[in-house]
Amino acid sequence: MLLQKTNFSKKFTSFTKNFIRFTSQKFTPFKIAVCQLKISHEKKENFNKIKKAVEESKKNGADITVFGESCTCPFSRGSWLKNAEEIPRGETTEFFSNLAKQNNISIISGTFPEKEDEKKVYNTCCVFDDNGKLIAKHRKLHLFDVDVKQFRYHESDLILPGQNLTIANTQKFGKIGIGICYDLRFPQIAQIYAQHQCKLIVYPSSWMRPTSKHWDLLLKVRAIDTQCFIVGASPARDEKAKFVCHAHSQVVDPWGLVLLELDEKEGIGYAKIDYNYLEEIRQKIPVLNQKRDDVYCLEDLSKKQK
Ligand SMILES: NC(=O)CCC(=O)C(=O)O
Repeated sequence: MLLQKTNFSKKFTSFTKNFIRFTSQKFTPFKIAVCQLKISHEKKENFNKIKKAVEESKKNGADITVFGESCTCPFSRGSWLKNAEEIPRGETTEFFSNLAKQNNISIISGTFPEKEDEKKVYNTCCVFDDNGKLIAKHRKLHLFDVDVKQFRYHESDLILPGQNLTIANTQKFGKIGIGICYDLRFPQIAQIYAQHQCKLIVYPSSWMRPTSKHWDLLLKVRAIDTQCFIVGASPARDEKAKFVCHAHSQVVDPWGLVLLELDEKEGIGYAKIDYNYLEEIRQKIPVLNQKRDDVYCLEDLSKKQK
């Protein structure tokens, strides 16, 4: 019994120490570049644009760059099947990895089609550190199957849903939570990322125009209810494309204020991410510590009230 107690107390102490070390870890403020590019049908052309954008971001002092959903080929069935490739064996993984290493910059790749078989793919985002190492891979979890104002889209005809939440554990930026576009509508993911000490959540996206107001609101709401920095990175709008996106990439701070918003055109925007500011907000309004997980359930209500 005594032995058990000692073990428990040792375990508890080391857990507490780790927890304190982890939560009090200091990060230097850093610069994020959000690259909003017009997508061509030619993968090579997209690679060239992405390369130039990474080089420009680096020149302008960015520490990490982010791209939008479907950034290496247009969002269409034919194009996605044609361009699907394995990760990490495919040329796109190699391309981003080399780019990160050569420019000594971290990259959140946006998304591209990951091959499962001849008929099905995943909608996948990869995170590379500044040595070019692939440190995380997120497959879109919630598929965009909707019918809004003559706009019918059925992503699950082609795409398989991912099965895991993804946190990229980085040296310079701490833990980064990843979601893809429609995943933004599901607050559970962002809540779990915040509970696991993420301070930054990135959503490579290609949001549709009829729900553009939701895009603006959801980015702010996710920032406020997780007290994280939220990045929504989109391709530029192409009126001739099959899927015409809203664009308007944004970075929102943990208070819900927009630090950066692009318009519909191509461009690169920069935002400073300062976790000291985030900690101030988390101290002022400590919702993450005040959660009542013990009551967020109706099952036991009748028993409790007896
Ligand atoms: N690519 C997407 O998942 C689009 C999501 C979207 O536009 C929405 O309204 O939700």
